Amino acid sequence: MGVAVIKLKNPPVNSLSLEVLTEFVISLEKLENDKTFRGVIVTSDCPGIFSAGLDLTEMCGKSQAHYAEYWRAVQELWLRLYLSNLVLIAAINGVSPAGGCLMSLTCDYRVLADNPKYNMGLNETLLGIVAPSWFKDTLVNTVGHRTAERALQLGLLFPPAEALRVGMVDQVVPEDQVHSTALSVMAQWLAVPDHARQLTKNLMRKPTADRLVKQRDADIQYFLRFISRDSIQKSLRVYLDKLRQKKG
Ligand SMILES: CCCCC/C=C\CCCC/C=C/C(=O)SCCNC(=O)CCNC(=O)[C@H](O)C(C)(C)COP(=O)(O)OP(=O)(O)OC[C@H]1O[C@@H](n2cnc3c(N)ncnc32)[C@H](O)[C@@H]1OP(=O)(O)O
Repeated sequence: MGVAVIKLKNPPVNSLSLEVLTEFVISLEKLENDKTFRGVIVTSDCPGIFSAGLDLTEMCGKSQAHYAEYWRAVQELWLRLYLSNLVLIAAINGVSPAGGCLMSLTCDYRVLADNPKYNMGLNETLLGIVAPSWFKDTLVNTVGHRTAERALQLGLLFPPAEALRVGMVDQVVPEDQVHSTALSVMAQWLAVPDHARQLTKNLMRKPTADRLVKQRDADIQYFLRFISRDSIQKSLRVYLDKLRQKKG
């Protein structure tokens, strides 16, 4: 039925490095241009981890030019996924904080494995950083304003039952059924004529995407100013050190 699977593979935690973002956009573009494909299942090849989100090492101790290139790549992937003409289904087979969660929120449907460790949410505030307005918009469009407001301020990571309750995911299923469920949901979405579904998706999503498109460069400048602050760099270093020391 013309369904591709994109399996994220950047061990150990599928962080969204510049390289991963770039390759993801290229793969998606190829699938968009190949008319034999109508749908994509986005999943992970790293056991227990869907994606650890944006790669913190790309946002810490690097040059301004690097930050700008990185942020443009983050914007690009979000825009491509959010406005994709393909049916995108996230088969979430692991934990998905921050950018990992955002990536799944750009999909048309989310199936999450029922494992209490597989938390998801936009936890940026817990790192001492702030989810940009388009991250916030994506969450609001999924779970509504009040739930998003509380989740964003508190940096909440929702376990599966809670994620389902607030509407962050559409289905929670046993871990060994995530892929088969994604496939049967895909069949249902592909039964709808493409042109009607695509126009409807565009109608729903374009106003949100346009807000970023209209101010992409300003958004990059804002990111540069924010990420270059000493206090933010310090927060990120402390957070990364904590992650590294966990093992020791
Ligand atoms: C109003 C205007 C605002 C403007 C704002 C502008 C900008 C700021 C916005 C930026 C938005 C940010 C979005 C993000 O996505 S930030 C990333 C958030 N991610 C996380 O908080 C997850 C952190 N990771 C974990 O919690 C865990 O690693 C785990 C995913 C649960 C997996 O746990 P485990 O299997 O135990 O693995 P380890 O913790 O031992 O990690 C293995 C190695 O991987 C490194 N790691 C982990 N996460 C990341 C990451 N996101 N980026 C880079 N590296 C990561 C970890 O340090 C370990 O490294 P090591 O082997 O060298 O020790």
